[in-house]
Amino acid sequence: MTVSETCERPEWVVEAYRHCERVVREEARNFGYGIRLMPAPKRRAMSAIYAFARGVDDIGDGPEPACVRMDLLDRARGRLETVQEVLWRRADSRALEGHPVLTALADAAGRYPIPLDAFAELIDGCESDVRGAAYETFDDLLRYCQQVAGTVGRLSLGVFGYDGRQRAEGLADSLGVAFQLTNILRDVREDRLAGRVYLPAEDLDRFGCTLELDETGEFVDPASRLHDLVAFQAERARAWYAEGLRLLPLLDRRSAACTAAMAGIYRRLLERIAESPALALTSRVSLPTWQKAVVAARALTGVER
Ligand SMILES: CC(C)=CCC/C(C)=C/CC/C(C)=C/COP(=O)(O)OP(=O)(O)O
Repeated sequence: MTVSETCERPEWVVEAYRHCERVVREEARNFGYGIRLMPAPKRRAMSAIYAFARGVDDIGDGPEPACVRMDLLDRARGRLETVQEVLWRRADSRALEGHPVLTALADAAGRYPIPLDAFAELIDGCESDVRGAAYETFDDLLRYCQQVAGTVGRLSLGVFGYDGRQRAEGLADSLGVAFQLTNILRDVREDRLAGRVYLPAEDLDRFGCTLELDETGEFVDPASRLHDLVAFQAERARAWYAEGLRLLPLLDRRSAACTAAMAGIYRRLLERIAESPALALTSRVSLPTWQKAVVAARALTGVER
């Protein structure tokens, strides 16, 4: 960070961004590779978005009883409203004191047109998780994916800047859906162990699967049916990547690099799952660090598209 950049912001704001960048370093094992490709001011803003979204997501997935998590999500909604009040100058910025993520988010939203309302949709999605929502159809699942990941795409777009507003928003939403579908396939077993099933009932029926677990935590469905189900969902996710990646030409070079790195890493994760469904159904598939670094380098040099 240059001296002039440091001087532009009060020390507590600089420290707040440092906190968010730490969250990205420690938690964003995939998306962090993309965020780090942004120029410093936009990287800080993306880190603030990530840190707030991470906090909301962690509440949704947390170990506390459902009523406690609902209460915490409600508080997150209240905090989001406080950020908006501060931005609209209806509340004093001291209301954000002691909350580095909110402080950074308010600063970022003062600099870039970040559609903060999208966070309220993300919170809605996490609330439906806590309520133990099940998805009957693929369209139902899509709505959830748009709530919890399409929103993050639209929030990121506020930092990126873009040509063609409506088209860009739709494409960012699609890319978010692609990521979430990948995430769901990667975490089928982990989610099931936590009592959550995201795959639509209509698809489970189509492949004759129940996702029931035996006493050792293994799926009781025949492996071949589960593998066909994974292959079917992977093919769907590919179509969402193809659609969402049409966003790249609407972005500047660094924002396109950031998006291409995120998509490159998550798309390779999807292909790993599709190649080895047995592995994905028994463990958490990930990419080696070196491969993620290669994808990020390719994205920065414009090779990854
Ligand atoms: C235009 C644009 C940039 C669109 C992308 C939007 C985006 C980054 C959506 C994130 C959705 C998602 C699968 C989050 C999981 O995060 P996680 O931190 O839990 O992921 P991990 O478990 O793989 O590390």
